[in-house]
Amino acid sequence: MNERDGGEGQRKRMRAIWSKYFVKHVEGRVQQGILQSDIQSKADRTPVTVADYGSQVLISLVLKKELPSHSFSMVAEEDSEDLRKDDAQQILEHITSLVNETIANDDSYNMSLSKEDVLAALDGGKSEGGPSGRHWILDPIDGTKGFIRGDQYAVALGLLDEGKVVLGVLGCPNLPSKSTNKHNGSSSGDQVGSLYFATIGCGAKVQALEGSEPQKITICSVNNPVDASFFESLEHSKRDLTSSIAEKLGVQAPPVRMDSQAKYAALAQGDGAIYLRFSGKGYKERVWDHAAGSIIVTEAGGMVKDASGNDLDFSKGRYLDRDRGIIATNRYLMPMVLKAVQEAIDEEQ
Ligand SMILES: Nc1ncnc2c1ncn2[C@@H]1O[C@H](COP(=O)(O)O)[C@@H](OP(=O)(O)O)[C@H]1O
Ligand SMILES: [Mg+2]
Ligand SMILES: [Mg+2]
Ligand SMILES: [Mg+2]
Repeated sequence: MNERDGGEGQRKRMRAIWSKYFVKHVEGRVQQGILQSDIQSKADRTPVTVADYGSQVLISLVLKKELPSHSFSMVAEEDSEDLRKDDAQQILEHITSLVNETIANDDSYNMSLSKEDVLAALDGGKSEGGPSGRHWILDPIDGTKGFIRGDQYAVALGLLDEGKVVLGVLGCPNLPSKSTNKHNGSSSGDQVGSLYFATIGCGAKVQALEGSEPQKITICSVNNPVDASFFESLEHSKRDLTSSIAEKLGVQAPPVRMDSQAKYAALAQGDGAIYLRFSGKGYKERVWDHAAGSIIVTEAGGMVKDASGNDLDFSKGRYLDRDRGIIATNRYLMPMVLKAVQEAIDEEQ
C-alpha cells in the first residue's frame, strides 16, 4: 500500500481492525474452544477449521471495505467447495455465525452476512495470481495443525505487484514479540501476540496485537554457524536432511521446531539464525505459505533462497516455481548454508 491507498492513517486503521479480528475471532475464542466438529479434512487430507474459513471471509471483507477503489484479485488457500456439500450445512452455519458475531462485537462495520455471502466471499480467493497486476495472497490460518494443537500459527497476507511481493503482514497470536529463545537469554516480560509487517524498501516492523508503537526488527548478525540455531517445520520437514545440513555447518544448538510462518517472523526478529524448509519429494510449495514471511525476512535484512541459491518466484500462479527446498538466513551465513545444502543433497542421491 502506498500514499494512493490512504497513507499511514489508513494503514494504522487496518492494522487495528485486523489485530482485533485476529485476537477476538481467531485466537481468543476459536482456538481455545475448538471442537472436532469444527474441523474438516480436505481432499489432500490436510485439516481446515471454522477459523480458517472465518478468517478468510473477514480478511477479504476488510480489504474490500477499506480499499474500494482497488480491482480485487485474491489468491487464497480456502474455497467453498466442501462447504457446499449437504453434510457441511452445520459447519457453514457455525462459520456464518462466528463471522457475524465478530463483526457485531466491533464498531468498524455495520452488516450481517448470509451463508451465501460467506460462500461467495470464500470463492473470491480463487485468483491464479501471476506476473501482471496486483493480487492479494492470503493464508487465512497458516499452520492449521499447530492451531488445532494450541501451538503456533499465523494469519498471513501478502501483496503481489507485477510478480513481486511488495507487502507482507503476519499475525502471530501465540508468538512473543521478543526472543524467549533460551540460547539468547529469556525475557519473561515479553508480550505474546504479535503483528509483523513489511513494505518493500521500508524495512520490517512488529507491534503487539493488542496495540503498541511499531518497532523495527532486524535479523541476527551471527556469522559463525557454530553459534547459529535453526528453525524447521514441526510437521513437514525431512529431518534426516536438515540434520545433515546442520552437522556440516557445525551447528551446535538443537533444531527449533515450530508450525507456520511464525518461523519467518521469529527469524526476522533475531530469535534464531537459519530456517531450513525441505519437504518430501514431489510436494509443491504454495505461494501463500511464503509470500508474507519471505518479505518480512528480506526487509529485516535477511535473504530467502531456494536450494540452488535463486530468489523465490511468486509470479507463476498458485504454486511456487522453485528448486527443491527453501533457505532463509542472514547474508553472512547464506553462502555457507547453500554449500552445506548442496553437499547434503548430493550425498542423499
Ligand atoms: N506434505 C507437506 N509438505 C510440506 N508442506 C506441507 C505439506 N502438507 C501441507 N503443507 C503446508 O505446510 C503448511 C504449514 O507449514 P509448516 O509445515 O511450516 O507448519 C501448511 O499450511 P496450512 O496450515 O495453511 O495448510 C501446508 O500448506
Ligand atoms: Mg491448509
Ligand atoms: Mg499455510
Ligand atoms: Mg492455511
